[in-house]
Amino acid sequence: MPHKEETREFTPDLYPDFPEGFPTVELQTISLAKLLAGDAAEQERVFQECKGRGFFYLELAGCEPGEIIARDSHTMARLGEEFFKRPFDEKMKYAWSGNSLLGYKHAGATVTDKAGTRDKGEFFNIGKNDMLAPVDQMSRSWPEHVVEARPVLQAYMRAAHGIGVEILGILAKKLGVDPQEMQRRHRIMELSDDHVRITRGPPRETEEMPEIQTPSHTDFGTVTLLMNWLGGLQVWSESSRTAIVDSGLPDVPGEWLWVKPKPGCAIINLGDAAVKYTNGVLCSGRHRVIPSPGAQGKWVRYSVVYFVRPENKSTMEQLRGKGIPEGPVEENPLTTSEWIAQKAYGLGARIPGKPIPEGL
Ligand SMILES: O=C(O)CCC(=O)C(=O)O
Ligand SMILES: [Fe+2]
Repeated sequence: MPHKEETREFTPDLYPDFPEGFPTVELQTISLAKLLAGDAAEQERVFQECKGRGFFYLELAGCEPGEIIARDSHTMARLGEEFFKRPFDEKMKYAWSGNSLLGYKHAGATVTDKAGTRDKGEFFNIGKNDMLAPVDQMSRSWPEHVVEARPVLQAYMRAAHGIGVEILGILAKKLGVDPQEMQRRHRIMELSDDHVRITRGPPRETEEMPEIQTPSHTDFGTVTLLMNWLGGLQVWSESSRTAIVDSGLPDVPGEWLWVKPKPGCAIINLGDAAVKYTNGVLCSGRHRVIPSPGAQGKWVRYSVVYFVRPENKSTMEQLRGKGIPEGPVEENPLTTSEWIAQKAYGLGARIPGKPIPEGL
């Protein structure tokens, strides 16, 4: 009997190129293999990009962690696909609850503007500590296919976390900060909000209307490693450097620029914790996701994100080093969990039914 063809949504071999004629951002391409080999010029480029826009391409070939990310990001997307195709009620058994970001976020869970327009993106967030813990010590239940995939998830999380910590170590050295201090805030086995997020966004509905899949935001954590295969990600042309609780909308004039996916590369961006740690020396770029323009927009869009976040119990006070302006000594610095809860509360204005503050 012929094998029944499975219908697949994640089909990167079939995607057309990103179309010409749209405003795109020029990001630098930095080689992970060179960074791991201690190449001083490449390390300097990382530093410059992180002080600048806070976004760059990371070329993955030629080293083991890079090759794990390049290869297994496809497996991650498939884990998401396998989940997203289930009936809504089934998916909602794994819905976000309480303060935890882990599990399923349905499309339309947030509002994207004052008129109350809902977002179009679905997320499935798989927690690092649950995947690294013994199977009987996970904090919540996970679909069977996710539990079965624990070995590949573990390898992916270790590779992505390791890349993030490598980048943070380079930045610490450049800033005259004790690299051990940066590492102490990011030990892999300690509890943190690190997770693999698989996102799914439906095709573009109209040519002119940008349906928002993920509204404008900056990431909360320290480093984000993103794999995507279709356009859709946009960065705000100007970035502010305030790690404040904000409404989630651009606070400096500018325009949205497309980020073209680059084969063989991850996209690295810094999050607000990196800004807070460095008193604004490093930059966390504002971004959002809408369907790609042109022919790419006809496809369902998947992305695979790994968020490196500080350990829950570590405190968020600024790091001290010759490259960081001295801020006031914080008497009772917030823990990461408290700080993230505060930021999430700011974005809580996006939850349907909650009043949207002025300015949003
Ligand atoms: O899907 C993408 O390209 C980016 C997703 C993102 O920014 C996020 O989940 O924080
Ligand atoms: Fe993001």
